[in-house]
Amino acid sequence: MAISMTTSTAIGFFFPRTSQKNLDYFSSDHFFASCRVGRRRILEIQCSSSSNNKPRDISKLDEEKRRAELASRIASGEYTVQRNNGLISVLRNSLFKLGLPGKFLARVLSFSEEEGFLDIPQAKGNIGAIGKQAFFIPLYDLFLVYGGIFRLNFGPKSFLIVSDPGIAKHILKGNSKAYSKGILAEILEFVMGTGLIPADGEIWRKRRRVVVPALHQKYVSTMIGLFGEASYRLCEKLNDAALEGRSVEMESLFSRLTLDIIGKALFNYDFDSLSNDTGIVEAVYTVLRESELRSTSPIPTWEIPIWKDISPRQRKVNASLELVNNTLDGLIDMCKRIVEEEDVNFGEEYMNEKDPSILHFLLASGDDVTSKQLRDDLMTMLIAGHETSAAVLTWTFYLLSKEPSVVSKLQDEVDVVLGDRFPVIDDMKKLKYTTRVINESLRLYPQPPVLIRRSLEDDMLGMFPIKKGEDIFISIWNLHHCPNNWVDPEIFKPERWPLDGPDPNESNQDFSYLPFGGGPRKCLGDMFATFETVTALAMLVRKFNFEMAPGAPSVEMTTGATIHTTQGLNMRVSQRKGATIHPCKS
Ligand code: HEM
Repeated sequence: MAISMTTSTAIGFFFPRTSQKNLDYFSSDHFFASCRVGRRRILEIQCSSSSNNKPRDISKLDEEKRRAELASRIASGEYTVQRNNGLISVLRNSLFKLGLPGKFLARVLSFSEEEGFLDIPQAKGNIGAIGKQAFFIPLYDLFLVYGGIFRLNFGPKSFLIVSDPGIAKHILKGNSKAYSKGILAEILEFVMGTGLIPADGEIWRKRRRVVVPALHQKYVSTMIGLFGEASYRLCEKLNDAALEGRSVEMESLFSRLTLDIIGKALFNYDFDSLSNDTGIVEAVYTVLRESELRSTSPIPTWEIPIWKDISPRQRKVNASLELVNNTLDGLIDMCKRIVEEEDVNFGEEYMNEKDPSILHFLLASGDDVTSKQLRDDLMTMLIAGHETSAAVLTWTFYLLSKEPSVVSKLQDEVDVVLGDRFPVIDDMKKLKYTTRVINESLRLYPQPPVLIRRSLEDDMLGMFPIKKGEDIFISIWNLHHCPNNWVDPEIFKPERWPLDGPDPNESNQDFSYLPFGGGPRKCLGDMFATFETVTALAMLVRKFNFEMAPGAPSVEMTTGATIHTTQGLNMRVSQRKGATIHPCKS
């Protein structure tokens, strides 16, 4: 499923409801020396809106040119104003080095704000005007100029953009209690309620404690069988296309593959979306698209009293949400009845062989929770664990289409480790190169590209005091593409991660690499998702060769919650000679 939207709408949603503050610029040690535009300045970018009138499919060359022009105009100081704040900077830096707590420092130093001395670099303007591209791309250009933390103002709205590993670590881990999900929780409330992603405070703490044990080792091992079966069904579909010489749109197939997997894994429900398009499957996609649309829409039309009841789109959304909710309620009730009749002997790695789902685990554990909260958690995981994995597979296959040498190495490994059988848990340790391909794909295309937070109290971010109520974007995209953090950051090079080294994660990469977030709110499906994508990748490249379909539109990015393609990933598939996979052979 490709969800297409313009950058200006994408930006629009991400920047609602905050007050504007004008702050001074102070160049930080985290910034690139080569990109510095100077100390003690107020920066204002006034991006021309004329590019809004350009046609949507501007050539890549034009895009590059415009970005380069903008960067050099900013760097030349065209939009900057000199300002002196030397003494305050020296004072702040000295206090910071003494290791005083962030909240205290923020209070002590906040007096400078009234005098205009607070000096987070400031970018001002409509980044949508920079080009018709996914919103996180212009944020990268601005990062190269303004550094690891800067403020972006949109009229009355203001956001802090964080691309510095140390600051990201502070927000996500060191002082995570001082940050909430902010606007994300407000927007996702209609579909996720108080599920794990939007929830904060005590509700989140309680639910996280209950849900995490459900994804224990034995459960994830069992899931590998499920990943294999679903991937095999996709292979059968691709077989037909290969025989008929038809090209296939892989993004939508990956979306269906991961929907089928997550439905079974969460509540033992077979969406069968690889062969079925209507009813509940259509309802799930309507709800998913709506949550992405709300995440990127400038005007919350869904909140307008009469409109929300008469608009055909909203009526469809409401009906779909009702169908999905009723289906989940039905599954919860049914599972409750089964568990009541079961002779449950609940232990740490409890699993019902017939129904190893997370729902069954939670009910058998005696999880004392309302059906509504359980539904919110399941819905959250349905969304969190579906489009993310699908997007990882989509961009992995896109990257592979440009690197035949990586594909050869991948196929060599899969032929040796798996041959013609399905993967099992022990293979996950052996499929090292396959795992590195996924690690590297997640570096180049992080899903989601940006994490959202709001400060719940005054704090210090690096050298800068911030106030309670700041909306913050941690740009994983910037962290993963930053030339300070990576050699040849734009090159797809699975070899950058040694095969005999540990799997890369936020801890061993010191928050320069955040594919699953970090700190207490780190993704709880990281192992599940890694094994899922490794299994699918291994089985697909074992059986087929993939190439871009002749005449396929060029693959461009657009963004919802994850990075989508603008026009799908159209590929031609051919069977590898002699490379079979036998069903049920593991
Ligand atoms: C490759 C696939 C996946 C990626 C890239 C991914 C990425 C992430 C990231 C970056 C976060 C942190 C969000 C934040 O800090 O704001 C997160 C949170 C979360 N993910 Fe995943 N995820 C994936 C798959 C899954 C799966 C399969 C599940 C469920 C089985 C899942 C469930 C969750 C949940 C419940 C949270 C919220 C955790 C909390 O706030 O306590 N994810 N994910």
